[in-house]
Amino acid sequence: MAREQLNSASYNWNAFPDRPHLAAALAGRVADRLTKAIAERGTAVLAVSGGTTPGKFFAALSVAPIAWDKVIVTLVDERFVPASSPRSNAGLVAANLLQNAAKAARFVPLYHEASGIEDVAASDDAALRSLPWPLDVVVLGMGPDGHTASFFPDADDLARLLDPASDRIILPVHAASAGEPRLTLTLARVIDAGFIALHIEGEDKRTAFDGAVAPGPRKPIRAVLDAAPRPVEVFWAP
Ligand SMILES: O=C(O)[C@H](O)[C@@H](O)[C@H](O)[C@H](O)COP(=O)(O)O
Repeated sequence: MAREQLNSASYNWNAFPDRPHLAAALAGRVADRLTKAIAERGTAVLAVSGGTTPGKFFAALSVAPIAWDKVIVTLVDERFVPASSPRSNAGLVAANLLQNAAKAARFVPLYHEASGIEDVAASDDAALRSLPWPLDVVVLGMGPDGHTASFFPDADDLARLLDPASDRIILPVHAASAGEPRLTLTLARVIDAGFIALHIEGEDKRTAFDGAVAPGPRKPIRAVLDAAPRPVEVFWAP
């Protein structure tokens, strides 16, 4: 049930007693949406976030009995590091999601060896245009500062990242709080998705989310909630 109606958009708060229950429920919802997309257009595109939260969800989704050979998996964002780096989201997805049944999926990474992140962002932007848009499923995380994807509050060009009218798919991100430079989907491509989930765990993240949706300075996650044309499904467990 909707916990609160926000501006023109809303979110649905789905609270679970523990993280394994959340992982199973989120994996089930995502698998259902992917199966629906495959039935409608013969393929499904899933974009996932990295970080420390999604491990259990990835493991639960990896065994879902769906037509994984018709699923394209890509990333909401990526640290500008090779897949061999412990910081790599591509490495995290390879080790935790693209296993078991999900091994049959096609993976589209964002990081590539190149002279600079701007060149990689431009080549990703061109390459990803060949995917079937809009995305079917996007799974977001959120930091304690209210960032999501790589929309960091201190990003050099945050307004460009958050422009709901942007025609860009991928942009580079430079933000002191991000650690290394990032590559990210733009907000415009995130909110186009057929199903948007926000996966957060722990009391700190719940407090951060409540703070982000309360009146006051707008945090990046609030920009997504406000711009999304359909409710964002928030999945939370203590
Ligand atoms: O590359 C990343 O780190 C993510 O895409 C990022 O947006 C993440 O979802 C949040 O920072 C939460 O990260 P944790 O799950 O580690 O708290």
